[in-house]
Amino acid sequence: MKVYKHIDEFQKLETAVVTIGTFDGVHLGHRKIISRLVEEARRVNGESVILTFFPHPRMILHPEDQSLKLISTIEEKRELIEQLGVDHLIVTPFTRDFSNLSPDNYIKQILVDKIGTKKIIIGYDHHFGKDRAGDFAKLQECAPLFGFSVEEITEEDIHDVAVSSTKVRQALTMGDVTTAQDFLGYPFHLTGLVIRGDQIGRTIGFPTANLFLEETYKLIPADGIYAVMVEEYPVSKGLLKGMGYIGTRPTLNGMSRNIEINIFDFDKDIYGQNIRVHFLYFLRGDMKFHSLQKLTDQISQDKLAVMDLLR
Ligand SMILES: Cc1cc2nc3c(=O)[nH]c(=O)nc-3n(C[C@H](O)[C@H](O)[C@H](O)COP(=O)(O)O)c2cc1C
Ligand SMILES: Nc1ncnc2c1ncn2[C@@H]1O[C@H](COP(=O)(O)OP(=O)(O)O)[C@@H](O)[C@H]1O
Repeated sequence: MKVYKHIDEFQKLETAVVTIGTFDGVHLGHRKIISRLVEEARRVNGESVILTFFPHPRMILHPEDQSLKLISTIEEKRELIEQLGVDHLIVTPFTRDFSNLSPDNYIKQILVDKIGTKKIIIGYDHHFGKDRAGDFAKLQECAPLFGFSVEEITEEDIHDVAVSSTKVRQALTMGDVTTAQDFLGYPFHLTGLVIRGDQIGRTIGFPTANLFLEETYKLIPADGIYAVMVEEYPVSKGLLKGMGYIGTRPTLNGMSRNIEINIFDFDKDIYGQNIRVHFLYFLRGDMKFHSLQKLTDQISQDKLAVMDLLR
């Protein structure tokens, strides 16, 4: 898959089959649209193109506002889309200029002149152009003039899947990673760098790799203990079982929110390595214990429960 960091880098295609959207999480609903895109591109001997936007306008206009959280980082989205067999991914910043294009100019300048769109596949409720004034009807109206066709993903199609990025975010915020997986079609994951913590883990028999996430906009599931699978990233040497902890370590009067992973049957130093953690089950919430011993006893119990879940 070819990736473009700006629409201006794109070389116009002969036969582009295009869809547009944010596709946060690349969930089952998105997958349905993307499979349709890839299938249609094959059928007409063309190339599939996804146009998406990053950074999100809110990130550009209000960098101090950290409330916008996304299911996938831009890199994770790229990987997920690539796995679906898409030919071209355009990730263009949603600048003021871009948002000020009228629907007509958007169609002519972006879809037709820049991309070479011959077919556009779009959700029934998709809006584009200044003030979100462009819609499916507008595309249909312009189609004969510019020689492209439009395919609508209907409301029924979308309701059939009954998935939305909002529902996935809500599930993750409650720690319900199983529901998130049902909607996504794959387990939710975090990708980051293993950094040093307080080195207390090893003293209680449960060393934990502390995960640092570069992207502050990535959604982190609710505090608690999870059954996880871990792999090295970007080159995996296979999945290892483990348990994940997200929380502020109230037992140690911790302040920062930590993401820590104890990997089973493993004793390597992995500081400075990137890992990916897949969240499979939620076990319990974060708790304050009255002693380190009580916490250690509970973690031993957690391990038994996680081993049972991941059997
Ligand atoms: C499975 C698991 C469950 C945990 N549960 C709690 C908890 O309920 N309360 C808490 O304060 N810390 C909990 N922790 C975090 C430990 O306090 C932490 O891993 C330990 O202090 C080591 O920290 P370090 O990596 O900075 O050395 C848990 C850790 C793991 C791996
Ligand atoms: N089974 C394991 N699970 C997680 N990390 C392990 C394991 N065995 C060894 N390690 C290493 O030990 C580190 C965690 O030890 P710990 O005492 O918790 O220190 P820190 O507080 O710096 O995370 C990890 O970052 C990793 O390099």
